Amino acid sequence: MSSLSLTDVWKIYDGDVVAVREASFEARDGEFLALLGPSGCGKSSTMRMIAGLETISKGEIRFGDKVVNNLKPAERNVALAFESYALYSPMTVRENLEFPLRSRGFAGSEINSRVEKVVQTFQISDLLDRKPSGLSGGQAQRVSIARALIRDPNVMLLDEPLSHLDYRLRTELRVKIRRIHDELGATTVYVTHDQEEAVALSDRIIVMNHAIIQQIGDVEALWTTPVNRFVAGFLGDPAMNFIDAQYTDGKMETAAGKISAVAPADAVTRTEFVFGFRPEDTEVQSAGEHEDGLHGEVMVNEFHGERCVLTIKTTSGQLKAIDGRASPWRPGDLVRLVPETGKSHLFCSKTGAALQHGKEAAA
Ligand SMILES: Nc1ncnc2c1ncn2[C@@H]1O[C@H](COP(=O)(O)OP(=O)(O)OP(=O)(O)O)[C@@H](O)[C@H]1O
Repeated sequence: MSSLSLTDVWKIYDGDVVAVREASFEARDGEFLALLGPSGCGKSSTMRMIAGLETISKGEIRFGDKVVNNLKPAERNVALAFESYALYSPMTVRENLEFPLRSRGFAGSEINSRVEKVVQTFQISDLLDRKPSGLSGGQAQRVSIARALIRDPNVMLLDEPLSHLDYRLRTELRVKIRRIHDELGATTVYVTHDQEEAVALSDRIIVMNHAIIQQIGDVEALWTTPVNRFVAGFLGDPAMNFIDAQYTDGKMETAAGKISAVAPADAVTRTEFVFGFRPEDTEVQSAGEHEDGLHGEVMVNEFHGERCVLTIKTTSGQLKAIDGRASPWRPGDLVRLVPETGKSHLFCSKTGAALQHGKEAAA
């Protein structure tokens, strides 16, 4: 096993497409890292450079102390499971699973016991004699993960490995992936655009957007101290509410209403900013006579079992609030949203950077 580090790594395609810009991070020995971001942000390019499937335009990648920039994929001892499966088509599923072990000289009995184990784990015993062309997308994906995890790699790289599976199987298999990671102790990087998957699986999350790493941290850090509006909005479902606001006479004013005491007035040196608050940190009250709060009209109240999600139309745009399972509000009701100000966030209107006491937070 080994740690993995990237130092100022760039990927530039065709001379001018910057897919990854100055990426630097370290996965500690045995750590499970998720690389999270929207489509096209550069996640797969990062993974392919770590795997050795793409050249590195600039920068350095190390496994432990060793620079691997010029090593071929086979020399890096990485286990790969990519969304596109990449199974060997002339071979049966069994032969596909045995291949990485045979090519490393494992004994026959060891091969049999390892195949038996992954076949059980990934529920693919009835597929062993089929060729990849006879598998569904979800079945091929399970075989691909099983093949990646069958040996003892230095580093496991899993790129959207569960994307073709239904929700139930996805949640089941992610638990198994995490367990195998813990058993092997392998350093793992897991690419996903699904925040729920990243949160459930990983020790730390790297959030990427537009080729740039935005923030690296555990879930708690990303949740409570997002460095910018993108990170704040990417984690959480429903996402954080954002509204334009300004400070006047010690109160925060928005088009939808006033809120007192977001932060001491003298702490906010800017007059205009974006106010962010999470739906779960928002109290919903009857509009009443109170001046304080964000006023609006209930559009939808969705029942989600343990909670209800309200969509409220305001002059600052649509906002979301989470209420208890017995939420009384109905479409057309006039309500007042009172964000829990201790848990709210302020962002620069121009750059989106988080503001802390009027200053931009360090990334
Ligand atoms: N071989 C290539 N040649 C030119 N541009 C490429 C190539 N591969 C990727 N790109 C571009 O690089 C950027 C990042 O792509 P990448 O596949 O790394 O993103 P991603 O975050 O993995 O996206 P997705 O989640 O959709 O797979 C995109 O703009 C993409 O169009």
